[in-house]
Amino acid sequence: MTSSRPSMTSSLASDLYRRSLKTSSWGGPTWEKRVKSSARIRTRNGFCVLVTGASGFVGTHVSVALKRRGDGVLGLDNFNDYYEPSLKRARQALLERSGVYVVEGDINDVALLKKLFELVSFSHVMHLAAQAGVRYAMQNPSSYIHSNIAGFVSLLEICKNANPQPAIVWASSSSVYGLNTKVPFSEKDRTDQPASLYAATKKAGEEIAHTYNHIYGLSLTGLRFFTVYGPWGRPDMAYFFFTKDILKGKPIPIFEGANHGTVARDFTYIDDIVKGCLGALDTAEKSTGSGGKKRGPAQLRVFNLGNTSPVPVSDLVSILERLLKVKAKRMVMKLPRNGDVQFTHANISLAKREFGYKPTTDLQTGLKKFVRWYVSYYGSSKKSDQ
Ligand SMILES: NC(=O)c1ccc[n+]([C@@H]2O[C@H](COP(=O)([O-])OP(=O)(O)OC[C@H]3O[C@@H](n4cnc5c(N)ncnc54)[C@H](O)[C@@H]3O)[C@@H](O)[C@H]2O)c1
Ligand SMILES: O=C(O)[C@H]1O[C@H](OP(=O)(O)OP(=O)(O)OC[C@H]2O[C@@H](n3ccc(=O)[nH]c3=O)[C@H](O)[C@@H]2O)[C@H](O)[C@@H](O)[C@H]1O
Repeated sequence: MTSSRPSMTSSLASDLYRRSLKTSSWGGPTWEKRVKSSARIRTRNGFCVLVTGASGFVGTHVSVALKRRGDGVLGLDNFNDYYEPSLKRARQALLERSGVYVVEGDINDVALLKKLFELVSFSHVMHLAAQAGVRYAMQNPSSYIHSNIAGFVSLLEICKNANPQPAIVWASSSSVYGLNTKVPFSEKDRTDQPASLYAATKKAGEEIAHTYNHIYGLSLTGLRFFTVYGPWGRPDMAYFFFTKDILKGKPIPIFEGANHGTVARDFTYIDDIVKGCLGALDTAEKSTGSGGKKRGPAQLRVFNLGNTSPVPVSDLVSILERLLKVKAKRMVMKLPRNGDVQFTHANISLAKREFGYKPTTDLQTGLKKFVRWYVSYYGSSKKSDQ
């Protein structure tokens, strides 16, 4: 059915990884009925959205928000085990309860994508499926090429041939700013010095988006999310595994820059990101082509979605200590050359102007909500196995 999370680097390992990504069976009248009924539109805005990566962290929150306001929503996810699949299944159960059906399959499965577009006339695609994580790219580079480059192209090929073509909003990343030192990061700043293969694939995605917009008239909006956190989050991210390890009494590695320089992130709460995603969808213009032919110029946009308030990682740990009422065993170490950058800070004026994006949750408030969820999900003694 899905992928494994191989910690291997050889090309043989990459081949095995690719073969392990074969998806589960799909099709049949019951399956088709579920697809169509999940995609049914209940409001007059006419939105019918295919959400890729729907059982992921951001995908779950965005899908629920879209469904809640009455849009037709269909999810797609390959449920790979980059991190604990049981968490993805739990999110899927939450989605089911909200009326969102998640098709199990890979964005590289062209036959599946064709079938979905035959069954449903999508007005929009919210493309969130990707291999995330900056550091894991050193362990399994091919997974980034598979999902973030090949998978994106496979999806765009289907969208370009669709009639009508959907408008596409997709997740880029703050990591495209790479070694850029000019802060806050503005969309006009240089993005040609990626520090990780993950960042390079997201940057490649932005260039690929340009091509499909230019040749085929696809409407494309890239969103550069800045370190998103919150309930139902990703166990591979620092705030999540710090929580687990602090509770376990395990030491946590805290990176610092050269000469004790601060390492900081513009941590952004999930509800703010969801509002940004909906704002981008609501202001996305229609694609101008059909059946693979461009009929006029189409919209091409990119926006930062951050919090505009960077916090040092050591302060994040202090907040967690207070919320968990446990002292962390801090292991301060030099920032390794592992894909991490030292600092991120978003300039969000473009998103504010275009769709009124205005983050409202500070790190203390957001982490309180995360910790409450974490304890209710795992208990304060049973920890995730990531
Ligand atoms: N969370 C963040 O801090 C952050 C920051 C910047 C950008 N992003 C981007 O936002 C998007 C969502 O991130 P997230 O944090 O929810 O990550 P996530 O890993 O929780 O979600 C991604 C989902 O996509 C699925 N997926 C991966 N490859 C797939 C494929 N080939 N076919 C079908 N499904 C596939 C995974 O199973 C997963 O459920 C990603 O594109 C990520 O790169 C996230
Ligand atoms: O905005 C993005 O575009 C990216 O956001 C996220 O990456 P990052 O900002 O790197 O988040 P995360 O790994 O949680 O590390 C947070 C902080 O903890 C520090 N960190 C990390 C690990 C550790 O052991 N010690 C440590 O100090 C580390 O140095 C960093 O300062 C997404 O994972 C990624 O998919 C990508 O999309």
